[in-house]
Amino acid sequence: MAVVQVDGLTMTFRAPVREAGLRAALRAVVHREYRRIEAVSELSFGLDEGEVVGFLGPNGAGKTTTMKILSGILHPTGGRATVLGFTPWQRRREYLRRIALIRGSQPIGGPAELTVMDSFKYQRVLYDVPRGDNTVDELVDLLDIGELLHRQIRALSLGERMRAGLAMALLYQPKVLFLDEPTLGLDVLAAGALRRFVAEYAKSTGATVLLTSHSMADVETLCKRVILIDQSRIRYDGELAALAAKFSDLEDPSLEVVMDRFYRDGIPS
Ligand SMILES: Nc1ncnc2c1ncn2[C@@H]1O[C@H](COP(=O)(O)OP(=O)(O)OP(=O)(O)O)[C@@H](O)[C@H]1O
Repeated sequence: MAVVQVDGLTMTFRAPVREAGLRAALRAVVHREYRRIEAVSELSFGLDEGEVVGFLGPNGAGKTTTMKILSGILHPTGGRATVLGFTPWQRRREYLRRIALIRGSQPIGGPAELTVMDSFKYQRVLYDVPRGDNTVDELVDLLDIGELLHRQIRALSLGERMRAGLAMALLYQPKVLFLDEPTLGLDVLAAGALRRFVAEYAKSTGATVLLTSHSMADVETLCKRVILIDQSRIRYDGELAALAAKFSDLEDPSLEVVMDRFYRDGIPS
């Protein structure tokens, strides 16, 4: 059975609409109008154990919404999903202990006043990580964050925050990782190190990874398979190499150009 199984997943938001101006503001007090936003429409796909799959699409395509549903933050308005046999939005404790959502835009949750070390301790308690477990030491080593342990999270740079956030999320060794723009804002060295780390984590633990990224270097390095969504729907699900091959007659066959062409015109017939 697939580790992640998604069938007809749909998420429609209801967003208030209001025209500009005082009159419209007053009218909105008594009569509020709403607009439906179909963020995710009828998505279906499966991910097997150990797969690292790129979940790609232009801004607003529905990637983060899908990630939030699969990690239990949002309740979808339609369809079904199981991850490791659990329904994510039931938010069972056993489920949340086996998955992690890591967002490049917000790598560490919780109070920013804590030191990295205190956040680790808090995380250990929250996720019942046994005392003798030496995963923390390994992660501190691998992500080179020894120097950061006694610093407050609020005082860390973006790259430092990402490394610490990753260590925190992996402390309880999740079996499924949802990585939402993990290299956002990182310099080339830091982004490269992060990619190597993710590849190694997936290989050594057999974890399944769903990754969104606008960085083609992330996708090329990590993902054999990609799922492309546009305007809330899946447009392609298959091997990255097979997609690139369909655009082989382009003058510049780099992945950036292939994606740009794909989003504009679809797959050439
Ligand atoms: N809470 C919300 N209320 C209303 N609309 C929302 C909400 N969250 C997301 N949306 C809308 O749903 C659509 C999909 O958003 P989502 O954040 O999933 O896109 P994305 O593919 O992650 O984009 P990006 O690459 O810019 O991060 C967008 O049109 C967005 O404006």
